[in-house]
Amino acid sequence: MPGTLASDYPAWKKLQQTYDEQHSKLILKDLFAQDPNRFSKFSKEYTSPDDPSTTFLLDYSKNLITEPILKTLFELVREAGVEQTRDEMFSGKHINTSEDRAVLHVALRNFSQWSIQESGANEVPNVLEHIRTFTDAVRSGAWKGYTGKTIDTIVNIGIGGSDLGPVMVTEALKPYAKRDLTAHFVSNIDGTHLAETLRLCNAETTLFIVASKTFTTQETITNAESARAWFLEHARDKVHVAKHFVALSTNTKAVTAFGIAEENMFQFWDWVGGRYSLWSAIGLSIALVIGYSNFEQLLKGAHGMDKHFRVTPLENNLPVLLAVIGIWYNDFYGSQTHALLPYDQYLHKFADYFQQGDMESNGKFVTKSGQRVNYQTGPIIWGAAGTNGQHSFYQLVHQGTKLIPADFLAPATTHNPIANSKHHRILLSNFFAQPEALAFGKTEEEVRKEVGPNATEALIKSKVFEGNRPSNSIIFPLLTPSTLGALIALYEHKIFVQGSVWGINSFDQMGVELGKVLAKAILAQLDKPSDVTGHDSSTTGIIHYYQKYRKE
Ligand SMILES: O=P(O)(O)OC[C@H]1O[C@](O)(CO)[C@@H](O)[C@@H]1O
Repeated sequence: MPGTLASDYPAWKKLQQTYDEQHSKLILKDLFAQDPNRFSKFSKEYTSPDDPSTTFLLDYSKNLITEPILKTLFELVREAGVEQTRDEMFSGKHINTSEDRAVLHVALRNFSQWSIQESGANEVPNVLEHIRTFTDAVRSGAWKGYTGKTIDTIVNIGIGGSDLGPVMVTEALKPYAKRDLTAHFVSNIDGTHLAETLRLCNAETTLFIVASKTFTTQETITNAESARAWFLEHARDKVHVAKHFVALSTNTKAVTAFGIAEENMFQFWDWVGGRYSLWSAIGLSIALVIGYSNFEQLLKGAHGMDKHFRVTPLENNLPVLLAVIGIWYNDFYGSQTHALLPYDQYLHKFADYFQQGDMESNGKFVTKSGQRVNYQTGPIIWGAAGTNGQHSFYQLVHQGTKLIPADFLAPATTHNPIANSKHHRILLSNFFAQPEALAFGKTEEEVRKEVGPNATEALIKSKVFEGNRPSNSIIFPLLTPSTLGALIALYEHKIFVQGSVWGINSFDQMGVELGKVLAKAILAQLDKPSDVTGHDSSTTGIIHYYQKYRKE
């Protein structure tokens, strides 16, 4: 309940006691041996209520949980009033209290016409229609550049949520892409990012998409201004900007001041959080790359998960399951991180995307009512596509001193069945093997048998895998737009449930402000050493070093 620390809930105390008494006895090998039905008890198949082909299996049996532990975790969710907060989110209540905003990414994919009382929520279909007509015009070649040529390159200029979602999804859905339309994404203020991208562009056939909710973000506006200057070096006349620059924003005034015509602005609303915005106008680059109907499928897949999340009892509710299992490790086992490990090259940006999605949402130490928490909140999210990770950081995951819960994700079928799907079978054999190895390890006895009588004790010890390292496995038939939509929404709602239990506001991002303010002050001091005032000796020292060596 608002105003309560999660650690005050009776279920939290019960979980702490359970952990203290039982954790040394929670051994996956034993749990599986004791219960032949463990897999069927602790796995669930999701099928979209709208589309039977959007389906996946979540196997959570390789977790350090029992039925009573799960029951207590669900009690915690109930005591925290998560179902009520969820309903408030869907109804448009201003649950982002610090900014007094609704949280309505679900309204961007509301194909059920749920009634949502918030200004702008009924304008979503108009913006989708705008996206559809524009993407059709560009993709068909009807939209022409300033010399009458069709557009063959798009450059999305945005950062954070105005970049990561479009990047992740366009990578993930490459099999659906229009291959003769190249998409680039420029985010970093480092001029190298823009300069290297512009080297690949022809001004006559490039469309710049300036994606910024606020249209005040320093990186995006600076990159957009430099892109416009580059474009004008070629096009010469400002009138041509209209054919080559569009904006995705909530800030009409700033967009028109930049020189982008209002009809080339794709609107969204303050109730769309940056890290939840790929479903909005921010998804324009996605729609351009994969086509509007595939973009709509992505939204529909997410809406199916919204329906599931909204009505399914906690015990069968997949985002809730992922959330409570995460809380068990984060708050009772003391795990600091959570790994996302997709065995699908197309999902190679999935962990990067949810790094912002999760860490900007739940990286907070103060509750909504202003109390300092006395427990851990959001985990550090990280990961890489399999099998690359296996040859880099999995050593630590298997034999390091830290407990690293992980989600493994994979498609049963590949879009690229080269060599008669030999690659995919090898990939999937790794996807199946890694969670097994993590869970069950290899005993000293097994190692001894393997290495023979002459092996040293040190060698034997180094080959032991303790096991008992938990993971979830998610497997789906094929990575389609709709399945991807469902998976993204699954994690969005997981983040929501965890934030609600911890009592924090998952929808503001005050933590990114201080650095921005300091950088602005420092920018004004960079010219002369005598201007560098008001800092500690370390900051002053490194700025002085820069001033000694800079060439420009
Ligand atoms: O879309 P904008 O307003 O440029 O903001 C970009 C990003 O900056 C942040 O506000 C802070 O990093 C993110 O939440 C957001 O996704």
